[in-house]
Amino acid sequence: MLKINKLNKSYKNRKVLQDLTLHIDSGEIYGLLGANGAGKTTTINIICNLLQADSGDVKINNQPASAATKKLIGIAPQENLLYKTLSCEENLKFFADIYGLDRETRQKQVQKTLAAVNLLERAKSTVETLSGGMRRRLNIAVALVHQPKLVILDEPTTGLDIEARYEIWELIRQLKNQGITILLTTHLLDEAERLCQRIGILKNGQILAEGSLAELRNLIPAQEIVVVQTIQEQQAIAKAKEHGFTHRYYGNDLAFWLPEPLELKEIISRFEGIAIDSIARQPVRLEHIYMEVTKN
Ligand SMILES: Nc1ncnc2c1ncn2[C@@H]1O[C@H](COP(=O)(O)OP(=O)(O)OP(=O)(O)O)[C@@H](O)[C@H]1O
Repeated sequence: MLKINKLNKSYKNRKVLQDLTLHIDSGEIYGLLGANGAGKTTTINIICNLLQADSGDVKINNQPASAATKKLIGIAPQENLLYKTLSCEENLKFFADIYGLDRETRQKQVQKTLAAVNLLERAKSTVETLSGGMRRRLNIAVALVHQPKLVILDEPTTGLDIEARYEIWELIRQLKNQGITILLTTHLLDEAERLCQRIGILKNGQILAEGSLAELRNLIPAQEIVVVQTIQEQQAIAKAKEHGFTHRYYGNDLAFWLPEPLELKEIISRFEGIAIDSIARQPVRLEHIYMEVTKN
């Protein structure tokens, strides 16, 4: 559905995208992860033909990105595009017009899209009277109203409370079930873990790692992560090293990678002689992989 090959982009002398290559299959949710400034928005703008790359190419449904492919794409940008004094329905009509939908299709699509984002009951409410979560759902509706094949959701849940987030996640799953291909950018690793079939980790305009969560897990030779609280951190690290446990700090948490599955009592026995306050076991998560891949 989307093929990006060796994309390069610089602003003045600053390279923002470096040979960026990524492919998204039809019907999948692809998560593009990256810190602020990694190049996510630049990539999106090139896909949407709003910005020209210096070199490389982008194909959507086998067609080079151009004015003609714009209709295949729906974008919900980070900042809501909505007109506050217009109602939900009026906002959608406005964007449906921009996409050139005829009157009959527009009417049908506005109602269908409002239903899809669960805002049918608020069709006549102005945007300024909606909650943050509702506004974000309407912003996604704008991306859907012209029935695109590829939907780009740029940080769709940033700043929302957990219930509003759950609603958006459910909406994204429904879109996938309808066969829509989704490119999702996010800083939220748990969001990517929950929703995405494949994930690309972007840093300085390059994809450093890509794959399903299971494939990405293979990048760390750990079966499990163990977070240890102790006042004898250096002694614990030395002791763990004797047993082949690699250590890492995740924030202030001292953690060890277990190279093989172990019973709790076996883990405890590896730290014999160290004053341990607590041991918490965790599966290997995207957070651990992300930190490893982006650390240099
Ligand atoms: N018009 C511009 N002129 C100069 N530099 C720019 C321009 N747009 C973006 N940049 C720079 O390009 C780099 C990538 O920016 P981009 O917005 O693509 O990152 P991002 O991954 O989307 O970040 P964020 O998560 O903060 O939105 C940043 O260093 C940014 O400062």
